[in-house]
Amino acid sequence: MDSKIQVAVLGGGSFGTAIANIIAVNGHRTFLWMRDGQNAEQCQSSRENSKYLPGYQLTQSLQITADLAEAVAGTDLVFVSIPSHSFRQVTRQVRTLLKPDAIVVSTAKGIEPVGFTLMSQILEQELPEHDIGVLSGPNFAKEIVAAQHTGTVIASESERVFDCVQRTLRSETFRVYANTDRGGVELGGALKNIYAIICGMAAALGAGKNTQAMLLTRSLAEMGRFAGVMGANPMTFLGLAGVGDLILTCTSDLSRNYRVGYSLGQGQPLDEVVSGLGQVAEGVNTLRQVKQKADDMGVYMPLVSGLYSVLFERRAIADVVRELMLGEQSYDVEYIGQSHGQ
Ligand SMILES: NC(=O)C1=CN([C@@H]2O[C@H](COP(=O)(O)OP(=O)(O)OC[C@H]3O[C@@H](n4cnc5c(N)ncnc54)[C@H](OP(=O)(O)O)[C@@H]3O)[C@@H](O)[C@H]2O)C=CC1
Ligand SMILES: O=C(CO)COP(=O)(O)O
Repeated sequence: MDSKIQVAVLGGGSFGTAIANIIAVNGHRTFLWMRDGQNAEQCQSSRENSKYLPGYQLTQSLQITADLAEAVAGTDLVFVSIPSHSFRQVTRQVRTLLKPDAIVVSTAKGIEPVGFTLMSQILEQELPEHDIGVLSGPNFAKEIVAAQHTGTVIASESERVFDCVQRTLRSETFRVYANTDRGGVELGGALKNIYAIICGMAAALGAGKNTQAMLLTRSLAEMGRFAGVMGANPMTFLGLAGVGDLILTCTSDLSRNYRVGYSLGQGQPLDEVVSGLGQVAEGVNTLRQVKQKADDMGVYMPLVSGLYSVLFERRAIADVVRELMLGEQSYDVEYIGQSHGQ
């Protein structure tokens, strides 16, 4: 029953490295592909990804390569762990290299600007013949490689994908839940980055626990409202890929998006903060796309609008906060609403 398969992880950043390492530890033949040949050689010989996960020992059996064909040839399961800005380009590169029955899973938490395209929609477009899925949840790479107990979600329409991903990733420290609401799970991972920026900003400005609790709860309301209009199941936001990931990234400076917000709250300019990070913080671009989409669809998203006006319209944070606090007072849980809640 415990048959070993061949797995490739595309993207040698922090998450790709972490996920590849647990799969290799689980005994599957695992390739980690990174585009930079020198980096790949250095990681392969030193057993450490010193650029993205310094100080963490990678398991001996993990094979690290810059040769894409070598990484994916004969592979049963491929994780695409490339930031959203380059996700399509890399997916296209593997199209002719994959086995016809290979399963392909996105781990990226962003949105392509053109047509508001989710990463799994890119997989559908570029690899239409393959079964696909999305992996998302409260999953800091650094804690995964440190063997902290972690839960995640595999979202797909396919039982075959659930079965394969759950069997491959499951370990004493890593647990994988299934969800059929692919769009909801994927939107959860992308949207929470926006609110992590807001929460980081609030922390830098000295926000207390009352403020933090209100921000988290209203963020969840906004995410669920937006995703519901997009066709997702709002109940998905009660799961690990929704409220789980929101809590994680909105309360920890291990989150790059939270750190972006913190630096902005301290008064640093956006371009300096982003260029100084050295890693991807998807929330800045996601904010642009979600603001546009929410405006187009007429979805009320005061936190998104407020952050957008601070980041891109140079409005003062204090003015935006005052406006948010004095804005129209509405219902706590909108699914209960006026008629059912009293
Ligand atoms: N880190 C985390 O805890 C988690 C991250 N994620 C998500 O996973 C995705 C990847 O994030 P993460 O690993 O953290 O990102 P990092 O910033 O740590 O690394 C990005 C990686 O992508 C590579 N890359 C960028 N562009 C290209 C390209 N055109 N071709 C090939 N490789 C490319 C980079 O290579 P190079 O070094 O050569 O530039 C680098 O290896 C993001 O969407 C993120 O939101 C999801 C869960 C947790
Ligand atoms: O998505 C993440 C953890 O689940 C990582 O968040 P950041 O990209 O903000 O670091």
